[in-house]
Amino acid sequence: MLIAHHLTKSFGAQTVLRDVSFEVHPGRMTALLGPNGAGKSTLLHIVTGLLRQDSGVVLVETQGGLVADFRDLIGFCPDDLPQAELLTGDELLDLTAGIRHRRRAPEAERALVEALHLDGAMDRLIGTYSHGMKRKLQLVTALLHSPRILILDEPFRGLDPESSAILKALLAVYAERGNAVLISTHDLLVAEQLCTEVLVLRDGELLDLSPGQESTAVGVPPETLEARFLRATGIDADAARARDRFFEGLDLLRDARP
Ligand SMILES: Nc1ncnc2c1ncn2[C@@H]1O[C@H](COP(=O)(O)OP(=O)(O)OP(=O)(O)O)[C@@H](O)[C@H]1O
Repeated sequence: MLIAHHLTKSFGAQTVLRDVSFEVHPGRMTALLGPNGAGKSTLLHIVTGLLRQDSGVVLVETQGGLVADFRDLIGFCPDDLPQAELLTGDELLDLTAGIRHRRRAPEAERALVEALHLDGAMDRLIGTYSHGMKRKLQLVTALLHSPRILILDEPFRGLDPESSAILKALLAVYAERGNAVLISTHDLLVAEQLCTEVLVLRDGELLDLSPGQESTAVGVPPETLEARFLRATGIDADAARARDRFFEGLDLLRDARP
């Protein structure tokens, strides 16, 4: 289990995370939702050790107890794709194994590469890959050290429906095998279908997404995740204000017509 405890982070005068605490459990998929700029990537970078928090701790609970150095236990797919455009896919796997001080595992690599339909592309330069192929290669490199916790920042962005379906199925299998999976996404349907836990960040704070009072009434269908998300984040009110302002702008333009 991954435990984030009272995390805060500021960039200069801007506070990006305010006292954020949560847990990510083995065998479950957790979605991290939130509007643009809410702090999702910052939070994932802190949790994966790429960025240092101002205060708070991140710990991983193992059978041997709580550990603070858990780099080997985490696999991370950041939002930005591999920049090693002048390496082949195979060379990137080589580099990743070297960084992790691991031997290559050709059989396992072949199985993953085939599952993601990347076979045939591994001796090509990454710079010639499509967006989806880069995403898939990123997933292979994140899995090579068999992490117990897999963290992905917007993994479905830019994937075609087939690739999304494959990735969803693979992530579900990974969680079912007792690993913890945490994904940030803007896709509420993905979060609802795929994840049993949902975290929502807004302005650096985790919001309470518990169902509304009405959804517990007998005979009333439960509130959708989208409805709860819009209510908790206040986005429905923001959208109504934006729409009114938009109409106002259109009316002013119409009145200004010669
Ligand atoms: N290195 C940085 N220096 C200064 N400000 C930063 C830095 N990284 C992020 N920020 C700011 O922190 C805030 C949160 O950014 P972050 O990328 O974590 O949001 P996000 O929820 O992932 O957004 P999106 O959904 O648009 O990807 C933003 O206002 C962003 O401008």
